[in-house]
Amino acid sequence: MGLIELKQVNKHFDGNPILRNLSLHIEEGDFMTFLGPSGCGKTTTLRMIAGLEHPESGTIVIDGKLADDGRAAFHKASSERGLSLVFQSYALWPHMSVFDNVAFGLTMKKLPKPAIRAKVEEALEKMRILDLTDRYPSELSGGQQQRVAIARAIVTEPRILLLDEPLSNLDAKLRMEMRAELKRLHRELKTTIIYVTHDQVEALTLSTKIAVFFQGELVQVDTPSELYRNPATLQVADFIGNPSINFVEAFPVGAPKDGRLMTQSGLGRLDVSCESPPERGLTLAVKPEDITVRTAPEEKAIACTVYSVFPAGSETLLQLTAGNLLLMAKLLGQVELDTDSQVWITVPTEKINVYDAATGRLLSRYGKPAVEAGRIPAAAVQVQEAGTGAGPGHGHAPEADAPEAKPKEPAYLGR
Ligand SMILES: Nc1ncnc2c1ncn2[C@@H]1O[C@H](COP(=O)(O)OP(=O)(O)OP(=O)(O)O)[C@@H](O)[C@H]1O
Repeated sequence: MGLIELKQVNKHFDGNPILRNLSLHIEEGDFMTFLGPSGCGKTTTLRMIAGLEHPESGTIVIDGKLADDGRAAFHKASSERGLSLVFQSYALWPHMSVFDNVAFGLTMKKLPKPAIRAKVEEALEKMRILDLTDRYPSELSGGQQQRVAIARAIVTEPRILLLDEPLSNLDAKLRMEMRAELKRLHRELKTTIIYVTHDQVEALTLSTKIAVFFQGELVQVDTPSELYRNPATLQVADFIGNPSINFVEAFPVGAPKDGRLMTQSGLGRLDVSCESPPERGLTLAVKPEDITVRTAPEEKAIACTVYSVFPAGSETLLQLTAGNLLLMAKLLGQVELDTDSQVWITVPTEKINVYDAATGRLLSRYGKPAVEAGRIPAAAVQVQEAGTGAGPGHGHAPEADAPEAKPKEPAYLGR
C-alpha cells in the first residue's frame, strides 16, 4: 500500500462532476506532480488530500489510516492528516517577521523557545534565507516570500508536503532557481511531495512521477521519462513536448506481425512497432527533435520544403511541408536555411509512437534511450564543416564514447 491511496473518488461542485472515478496511489518519498490543462481538477485533488474538500464517494487513505469515506460522510480534519500545504499565494502574515511567520506552527505546538529557534533557523538555512530572519513580508521579493512560505511548511517536518503552483508568480530566472531548491530539498528531507502545475517543463524536471489529468479524469501516471517517451494517448502526446509533437495520419499495410506493422503515410512506407491491430486508421507521432534534416538527398529521405524558420538561439525550429504534411523539426544550435529551400528528412522508426486513430490509444513502445542502456548520449556539439553549403550550425553530435568528435555525415543539420 502506498503512503496515499485514492480509490474511486468522485467529486462534484454544485452538481457538476469535477473528478470522476479517480484512483491513484502515491508512494513514500515520491515527488508526485499533478499536471494538466487549466480546470482539469488538479487543485481539487490536492485540496481533497489536504482535507479542504471532500469527495462525494470513494475513499482516501493516508499513511494507512482512513482520511475520507465519501459515502459514509467520514472526513478527517485537515490538521489531523500530518501534512503541510503551500499555496500559490504565499499567505504569509504581513504583521509578522520572517522568523515569526516560520515559527508560527511550532509556537502553536508550544515547543520550548530554544527548540523553536533552532528549527526555524535550520528551515531558513535550508531555503538559504537565514539573512532575512528579521524582515517583514512587505520587505521581500516574490521569490523570497515563496522561500519563507516553504520554510514555514517544512519547519514542522511534515511527512507530506503539498505545493499548489508555488512558482507561478515568479519570473523565469527565479522559477529556475526555486526549482533547483525544491529538488534539493526533496532529496535532503526525503519528504513525500505532491505538486500541482500546468507547466510541463516543471513537471518533467522535478518529479519522480507525474499524474496527467484531463477534464476530471486521470489519464496516465508515469515517470517523467516514460511519460515523455510513451504518452498513453494522443491527447497526452499532444500536451507533452514543446513544440508540440507531429501527428501523421497513416494506414496499415497488412496485419501486425511479431510486434511490427508496415504503414503507409505522408512519411512513406514505414515499418513501425505495433503491439495490437488498430481499429481503423493509425496516427504516427513524431517528436520535432527526432527528425533529422539534411541538405542533400539520401535514400529513403523525404523531400520537404522549408515553410518557416524560427531561430531561438540555442535551437532552431523548422516548419516543413511535404505534400499535405506540415511538420515541425527542432534542431540544436543555429541553422541558416532559406524559406522555400529544399531539405530531406528522416525519422528513426524506433522513435515513432503509433496510436489507434479511432481510440487515441498507444499501440507501440518507444525504444529505451541510450543512457538506460548504460551509455550517455553526447551533449549537442556544433561541428563546423567547411564547404558543405549548409552554413553555420551544421554538423552532428559525436558519439559519447568517441575519443575524437568528427562529423560523419556532413549533410546533417543542427545535431
Ligand atoms: N469551489 C468551487 N465551486 C465550484 N466549482 C469549482 C470550485 N473549485 C473548483 N471548481 C471547478 O472545478 C474544476 C476544477 O478546478 P481545479 O481548480 O481543480 O482545476 P485545476 O486543474 O487546478 O486548474 P488550474 O490549473 O487553473 O488551477 C474547474 O472547472 C473549476 O471551475
